[in-house]
Amino acid sequence: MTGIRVLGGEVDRGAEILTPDALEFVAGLHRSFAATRDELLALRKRRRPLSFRPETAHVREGDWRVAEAPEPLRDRRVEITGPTERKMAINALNSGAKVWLADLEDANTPHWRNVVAGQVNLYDAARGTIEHRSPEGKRYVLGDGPRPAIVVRPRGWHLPERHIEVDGAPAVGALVDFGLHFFHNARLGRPYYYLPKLEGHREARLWNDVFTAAQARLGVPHGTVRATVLIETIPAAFEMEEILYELRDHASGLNAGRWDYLFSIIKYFRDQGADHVLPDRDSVTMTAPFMRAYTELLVRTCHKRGAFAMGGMAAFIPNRRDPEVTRRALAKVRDDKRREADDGFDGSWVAHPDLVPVCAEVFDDRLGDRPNQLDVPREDVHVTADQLLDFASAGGQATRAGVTGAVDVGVRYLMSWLGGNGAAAIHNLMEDAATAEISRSQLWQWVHNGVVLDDGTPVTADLVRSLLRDTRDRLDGEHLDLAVELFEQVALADDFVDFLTLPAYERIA
Ligand SMILES: CC(=O)SCCNC(=O)CCNC(=O)[C@H](O)C(C)(C)COP(=O)(O)OP(=O)(O)OC[C@H]1O[C@@H](n2cnc3c(N)ncnc32)[C@H](O)[C@@H]1OP(=O)(O)O
Ligand SMILES: O=CC(=O)O
Ligand SMILES: [Mg+2]
Repeated sequence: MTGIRVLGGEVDRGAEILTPDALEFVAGLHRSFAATRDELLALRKRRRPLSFRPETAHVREGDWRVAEAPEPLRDRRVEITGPTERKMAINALNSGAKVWLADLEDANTPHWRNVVAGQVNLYDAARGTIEHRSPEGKRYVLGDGPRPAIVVRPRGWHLPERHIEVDGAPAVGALVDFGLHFFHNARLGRPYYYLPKLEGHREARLWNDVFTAAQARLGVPHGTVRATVLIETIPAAFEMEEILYELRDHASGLNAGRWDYLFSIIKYFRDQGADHVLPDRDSVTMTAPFMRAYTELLVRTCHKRGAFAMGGMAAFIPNRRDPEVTRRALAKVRDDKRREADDGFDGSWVAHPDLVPVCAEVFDDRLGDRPNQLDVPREDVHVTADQLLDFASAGGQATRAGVTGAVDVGVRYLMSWLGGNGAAAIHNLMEDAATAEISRSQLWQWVHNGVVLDDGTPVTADLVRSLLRDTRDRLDGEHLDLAVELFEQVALADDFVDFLTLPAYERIA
C-alpha cells in the first residue's frame, strides 16, 4: 500500500471494506483520473455563454443508441431514494420500489463513519444479508417480495475524501465511493450508478473512462456498468445528447434533478442582473415554461437514443402522525408524477416508502403492460436555447416569507447535515443538500442584484444577518452556532462558494 494512508478512525466492520486490495484499487483509479478531474473542475469556473455547441453537432445529428437496458433496469417506474443508513436501506429494499437509489450524495453527510458504514450496508444489501436491530429492539430483515435494483449515487466530482490520502493528496470523493462499491460488488453483477452534478460531456467521458478502467482491472466485462446521469446543471441541459453519447456503452438514462438544476441556474447567473434572478423557491414549479422546456427536452433526447427518462423529486413528505399533511403530500406527489408520466417519463423518484404506491399507481395507469415508454418518441418536442434560458417565465416574486424561510430552512438543514443526517423533513418538505443550496444561493443572488421584496424592503447582507440572529435566538440544538456561521459564509461571502458542502466538509473532516 505504498502512498496510501487511511486517516479516518475505526468504523464497525470497516476493515472488511478498507482491505489493502480495495484501497489499492481506489488509489489506482485516483492516480489515473484525479488530474483530469482537477482540470475539468477548473474549466467549470469559465462560465461560457450557453448554447447547443456547434462543434458537437455531429453527435446530435448522428445515428446511435445507448446500450440496451439489462433486465433489472427495464422497469424503473418507481425509484425510492435515500441515504445508506442501515435501517433506511432495509426499509428501501422492502418498499416495493423497482429501484433503490442508494445515496452517497445529496442525502448524505460524508462523515467518515457514514462513508464507511454506507459501504458496509451496500455490501450486505448486495448479498441479501442485511439485518438490523434498532435501539428500541425492533428487528429489520429483508422481506420475501421482489427487491429493487440497487443504483448507487457516488459524490459529485467536486468533493474530496480527506480520510484517504493517495500520494499525499486527499482522494477524489467520487472515486472512493464508486471504487469501494465497485471493488466489492461488481463481480456479483449489477454495478449500477447514478452520476450527479455533471456540467458537460467531458465530465461524462471521464466517468466512462473510469468505468472502462475499473471493469478491465477487475476482469468484469466491458459494458456491465450502467449509469444514469442526472441532468441537474444548466450547462448539462445543453449537452444531454453528448453526455449519453460519451457513456453510450454504459448509459442507462437521464434524470431530471430539478433541485440542483435550480441551484445551478442561480449559481451560473448569480451576477448577471435582474433578468436572471429567480423568485421565491415555492413559486418556481415544474410547470414554469423554462422547467417544462428542460424536462420535455430530456424525455425527447432519451427516447431518441433508447435511454430511460427518469423523473425527479417532489419534496412533499407524508407524516404518519398527521393525516392532513399526508393527504396533501399524496395529492401533490400524485399530480407531479401524473405530469411526468403523461410527458413520457419512464418512471420517477419518491423520497419516502409511503409514496411508493402513489407513484406506482400513476405509472401503472400510464404504462399498462409495458415496462417503460421508450416507445413514445416525443418527436413533437422542439426546444430552443432561449426557452431553456427564459427564467422570467417563472413569474413570481421575492417575498419577505421567502427570505425568512430560506434562512430558517438553511440553518435547520445545516444543523442536520453537521449531525450526520444529510436529508431531513423540515416543515413537511424533504430538504437535502440540493434544496439547501437553493436557499443560500438565492439569498446571495438577491443581495448582489439589488432585489426588493414584495413589502418594499431591499435584500441586503444586513437584512440576512439580522434574520440569522433571529433564527439563532429562536432555534435550539446541537451544531446551531456552526450552522449559522456556515450559512452566513455560503449566503453572503463576496466570492461565491461553489458548493456549501465544501466549507461544511472542512468542518467535519
Ligand atoms: C434533490 C434530491 O437529490 S432528492 C434525493 C435525495 N434525498 C433523499 O433521498 C431523501 C430521502 N428521504 C428521507 O431521507 C426521509 O424520508 C426524510 C428525512 C425526508 C424523512 O424521514 P423521517 O422523518 O424519518 O420520516 P418518517 O418518520 O415518516 O419515516 C417513517 C419510516 O419510513 C422510513 N423512511 C423514510 N424515508 C425513507 C427512505 N427514503 N428510504 C427508506 N426508508 C425511509 C423511516 O426510516 C421510518 O422507518 P421506521 O418506521 O422503520 O422507523
Ligand atoms: O438530485 C436531484 C436533485 O433534484 O438535485
Ligand atoms: Mg441533486
